[in-house]
Amino acid sequence: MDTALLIDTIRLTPVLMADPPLLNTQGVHQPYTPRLVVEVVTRSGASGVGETYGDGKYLELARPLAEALPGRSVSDVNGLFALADQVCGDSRAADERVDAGGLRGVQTAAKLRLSVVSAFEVACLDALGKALGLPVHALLGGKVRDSVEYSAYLFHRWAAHPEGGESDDWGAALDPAGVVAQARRFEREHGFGSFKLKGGVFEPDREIAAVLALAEAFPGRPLRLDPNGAWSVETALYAADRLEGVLEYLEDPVSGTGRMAEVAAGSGIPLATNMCVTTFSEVPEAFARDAVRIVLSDHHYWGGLYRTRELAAVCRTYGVGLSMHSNTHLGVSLAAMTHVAATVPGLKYACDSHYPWQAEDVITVRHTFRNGRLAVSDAPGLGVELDRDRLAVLHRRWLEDDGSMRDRDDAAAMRRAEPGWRTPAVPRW
Ligand SMILES: O=C([O-])C(=O)C[C@H](O)[C@@H](O)C(=O)[O-]
Ligand SMILES: [Mg+2]
Repeated sequence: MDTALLIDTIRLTPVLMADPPLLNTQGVHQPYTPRLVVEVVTRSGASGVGETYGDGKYLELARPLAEALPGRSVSDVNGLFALADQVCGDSRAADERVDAGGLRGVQTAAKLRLSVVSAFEVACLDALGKALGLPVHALLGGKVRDSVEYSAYLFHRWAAHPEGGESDDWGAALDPAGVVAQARRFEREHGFGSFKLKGGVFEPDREIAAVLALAEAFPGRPLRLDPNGAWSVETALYAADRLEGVLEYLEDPVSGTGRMAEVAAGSGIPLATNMCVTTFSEVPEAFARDAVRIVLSDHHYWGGLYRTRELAAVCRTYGVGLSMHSNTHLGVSLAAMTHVAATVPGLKYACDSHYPWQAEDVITVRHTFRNGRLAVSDAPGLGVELDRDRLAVLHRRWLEDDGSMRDRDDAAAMRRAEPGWRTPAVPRW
């Protein structure tokens, strides 16, 4: 065995990264969001980095996995899954119900483990790529495109957090004109050609009006609306009727595969999801019932980059499209998404990314979108380098936090502005 590839050291660094006051159906983003940065270093000194969700329930699983890994090879990515099953145990958070945050789909023990494994998998591939002098996309079989298209991720938002947080110059966007102004700036600064609006925040007619305003401002451009499951079937069918021919797809208008299937059967608009299909076990029912036309993969939920390619093969087999979901993330995960997206044949929908909202990062050179696309790196590994000073700053923020930001809770953040706020029951409209 080549001992050079054996893992010598693992470092777990939880961080809090600044996040603007973006609104969704649960509430509003906290001023700071937790992420976990995972580093592996091999005996020969090759290092790799990965990233995943950083709430306590993920950290709790990452620690035993980190302890068990030294001595194993960074090339043994398949072995990570069995090892995680063996050492991580079931998180106390796993309850087989929808994630407490409500926006990440089911929260099973297996999915929580996979979300943790994904960061270790990416870190191992980064280190392996550096050791072999190969980019991560080559370890996945090779890129089939040189750049990956992303869409602008538009949010209704406040100008500032009610308490604390970093400031920015975006201002508020609380009506169709504000949404269009935001989209124009995204286009100007990053060249995005397609636009997704986060919905489920205001009454459906107000959000439909925002989409129609976008269609008028950007004729012919792909548009999406994502109410995160907040609507009833009736409301979704009404919106689908108003937006047929305007939307490229409607994302999670309702909660659950059954309701998605009803909406799909009653409207001509393709439905996409990152909520009712987030694990392989949810695929058969959703595909058999024609509930979704596009699956938005999040490589964290699905267990990493190889598993994302497996999902892509399943989707291809059933004629279902694949694109990528995003949550608040750093540049490490954006690099990982870009590598895997570069290897997936027939990726015809622009991927989501929150990255333009993230002013803070832990890599030395920020990613730059050109014409809404990211170039696929051919440098060894992921092609990013950790900025240790920035990592230390964001980690210090996590250490100094009183615990209120360490678990993302958009409803709790909303209560700072509206003390009586409760996570809305679904369907909300
Ligand atoms: O497409 C999605 O559903 C998301 O990106 C989920 C996120 O949590 C989003 O709603 C957000 O960041 O507020
Ligand atoms: Mg979504």
